[in-house]
Amino acid sequence: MTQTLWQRYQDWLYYHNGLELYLDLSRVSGLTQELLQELQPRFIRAFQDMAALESGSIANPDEQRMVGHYWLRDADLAPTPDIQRDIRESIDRVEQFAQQVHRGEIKTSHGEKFTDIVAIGIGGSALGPQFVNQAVAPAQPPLAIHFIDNTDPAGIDRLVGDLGDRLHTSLIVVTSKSGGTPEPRNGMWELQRVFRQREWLFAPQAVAVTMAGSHLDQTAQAERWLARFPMFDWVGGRTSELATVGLVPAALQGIPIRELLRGAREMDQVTRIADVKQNPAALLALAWYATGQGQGRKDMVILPYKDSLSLLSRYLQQLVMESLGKEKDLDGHVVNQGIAVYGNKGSTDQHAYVQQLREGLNNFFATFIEVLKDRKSGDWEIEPGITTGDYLSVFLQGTRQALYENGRESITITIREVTPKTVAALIALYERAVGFYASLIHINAYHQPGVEAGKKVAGEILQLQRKLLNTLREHPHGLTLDELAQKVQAPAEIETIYKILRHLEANQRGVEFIGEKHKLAGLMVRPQN
Ligand SMILES: O=P(O)(O)OC[C@H]1O[C@](O)(CO)[C@@H](O)[C@@H]1O
Repeated sequence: MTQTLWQRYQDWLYYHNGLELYLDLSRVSGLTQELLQELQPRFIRAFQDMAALESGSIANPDEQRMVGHYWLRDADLAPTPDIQRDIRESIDRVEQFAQQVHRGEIKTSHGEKFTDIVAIGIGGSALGPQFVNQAVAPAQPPLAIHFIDNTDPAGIDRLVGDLGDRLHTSLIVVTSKSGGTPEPRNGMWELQRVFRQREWLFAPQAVAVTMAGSHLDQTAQAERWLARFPMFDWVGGRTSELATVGLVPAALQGIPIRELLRGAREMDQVTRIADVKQNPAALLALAWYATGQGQGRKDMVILPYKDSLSLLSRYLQQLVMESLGKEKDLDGHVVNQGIAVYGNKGSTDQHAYVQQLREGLNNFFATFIEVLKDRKSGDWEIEPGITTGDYLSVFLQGTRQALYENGRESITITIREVTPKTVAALIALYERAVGFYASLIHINAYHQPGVEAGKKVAGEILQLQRKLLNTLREHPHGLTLDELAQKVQAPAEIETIYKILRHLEANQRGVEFIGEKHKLAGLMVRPQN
């Protein structure tokens, strides 16, 4: 290593003493003192925006909402006494509920202790809990967690099959901020059906985590579910890991939730400092800006060298891409912003796609996540002077160096150990970095208008499917695709119609093709007998 690189390492290394966290930006070549100078006015603005957000301004103008996830870990900062009280009460209630479940004071309606959790949710209502579960759940948790994070019947059947009778001692935690998202609702209906078939009671085992008054909340109230926990309007789904969304499953698994909150709070304190060099989140945002020239030209490849952190990239995918992937800036100009995120874990990925990273398209920057502590105890040398963990450590160093030598940029975040505190600090670091970066590029990080478009089309296709099934029933001898499209008054939708029918036919759902399936021109369809 040359002397200048060593100097650059020292110049661009941030260290957080309490959290024992290092942020090394030395291998981001585009990162210079000049760039920092140039962006200084934008950073001043970003710090002001963040201060305004934290004091309760409408930081999400498109949805006219406050953005308050930072208050969750320091209730004193919340803008009104009511909000402060709501936060404290929600945390106390989560903790008490989990303790009562663990002690067996809250039991199933048939008098048994709860053994498992089936957590139903999607997006922000799943990714944080999944990441934290994998990172820091105890080896023998008081309750083991399982997830339904999709509307895939085969996935649900598999889980139900695997659980067997343990489903009868599972808490079913349905999490949906809006309380109206179809995927978790379907998961809930699927499980309710299983309970009905087995003549078990669902409500005494069910827990809702949702906004007060939502459809889910009303259902839970009407059906007298075991418990309801509030999600606050001012917490976005992708920043809800330290809200009830993440705290309920964490506490039930025996993860110390106060430690999670403490880790996030400690990180929040330093990411409030209005000086880029003293603020790790501002530094991270600056590095992202430097790699992609503020236009997201480079993808973010997340490479944690620790199995327990392998879901970090999936978690960050939503946090970064749903926040930054925006068509328009805050003034309504088309900007098509975003940063693509992917990754799994090192050194595993070295045997998958690192080849392309080193030699192929130079359209990314890597983020190495390094954990200094190799294992809890019982280390041994596989070769004289060398452990398995040494291999992991040098593979990280080797890949970082090999990438740099070939003009590929990287960031390295180092923590001492994977603990509830450091994991929450990482979450808080990225939450804030996303907020700063959004200010730098002048976009709203807190809405997701693009997600709605696909949902709307899906709803229209379901409508069309209902129409098709009704129309087909009236034509037992069959129709061509064209005729059917005419009958449902959707000739322009013929491809969609064909795909609906193909799916129904594959599942023996009352539809039969006449003719050769691949010859679409003459293909006829009729109701199945
Ligand atoms: O918790 P909810 O309201 O079910 O939403 C789940 C996810 O759906 C989205 O609204 C859009 O995909 C995410 O932002 C959110 O995390």
